[in-house]
Amino acid sequence: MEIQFDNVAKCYKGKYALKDFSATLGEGVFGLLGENGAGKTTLISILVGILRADGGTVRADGRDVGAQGRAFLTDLGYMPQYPVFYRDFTVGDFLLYMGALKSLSPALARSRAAELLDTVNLSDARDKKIGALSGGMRQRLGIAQAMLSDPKVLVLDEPTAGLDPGERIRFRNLISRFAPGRTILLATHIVPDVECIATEILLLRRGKLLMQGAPSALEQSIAGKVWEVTADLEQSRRLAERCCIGNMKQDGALFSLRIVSDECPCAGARPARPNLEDVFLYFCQDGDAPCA
Ligand SMILES: Nc1ncnc2c1ncn2[C@@H]1O[C@H](COP(=O)(O)OP(=O)(O)OP(=O)(O)O)[C@@H](O)[C@H]1O
Repeated sequence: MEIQFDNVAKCYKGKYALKDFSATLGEGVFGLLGENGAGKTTLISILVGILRADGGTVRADGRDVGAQGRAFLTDLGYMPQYPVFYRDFTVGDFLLYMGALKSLSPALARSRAAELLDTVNLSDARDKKIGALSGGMRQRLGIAQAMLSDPKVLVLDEPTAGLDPGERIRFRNLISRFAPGRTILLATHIVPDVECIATEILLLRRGKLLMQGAPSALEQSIAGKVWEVTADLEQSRRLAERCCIGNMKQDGALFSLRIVSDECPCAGARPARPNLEDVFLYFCQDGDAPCA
């Protein structure tokens, strides 16, 4: 399915949360990156029909998603940033309930629920009440309910927040396996979670789309602007005052610094290969201010 946003805008109290947002998402995994308040949840809420845009259109395979109504929602799986659950439901009953809301037959809902609980590593918790789950377990249940109807379009808002490293890896593998033939939009602040699985990244800043492209293309766009420096404490402090520091690691009396800068930051700085976190820092820092 092809999702097409054309000049989508949303205002809150006269201030744009989203402005002239245009992008096309085909099949694949699309990582939506942006700092806090960039407009990610606003964009997602418009796509899934929770919010009405103040301008522009959102189309799925050429047809307005609002006008399609139920036909589009049937193809959609969605996990909100802060999922709210009925605490007294058991995990298994909750998925059957969601299956009924999505018009799955009871038999299909049961088999999909069992399969997905296994996939998200929650089979042992099937009879537990949701109120007794940990935050990470609830997050995984949110992912499972979004995938229940085998949707063609899967929209996940901060799906890996609260997951431990093992579960995050499991999640990435799950998304990669699920992706063929589907459109997956995944909003996150956790850059490594999309870096290795995203077909394309959409970089959003202050409600505007700054860039869209393959992770490697975005990284290439800042080639020559990432540096590694080994410095003592005093020099590190001086660099941190005037440069954007991506990472600082102490090694005995010295520090290894990763710096994102148009110019060579100091004598002895070594060029480094950019990664997506560098791209985020380069484009999402304020003006010339250091982002350390
Ligand atoms: N209901 C609302 N009323 C007023 N302003 C709002 C409302 N919802 C969002 N905003 C504002 O719109 C902008 C975009 O918010 P949004 O939640 O879409 O950002 P986000 O990228 O999802 O942020 P985060 O990463 O922190 O979740 C922010 O400035 C936010 O304060």
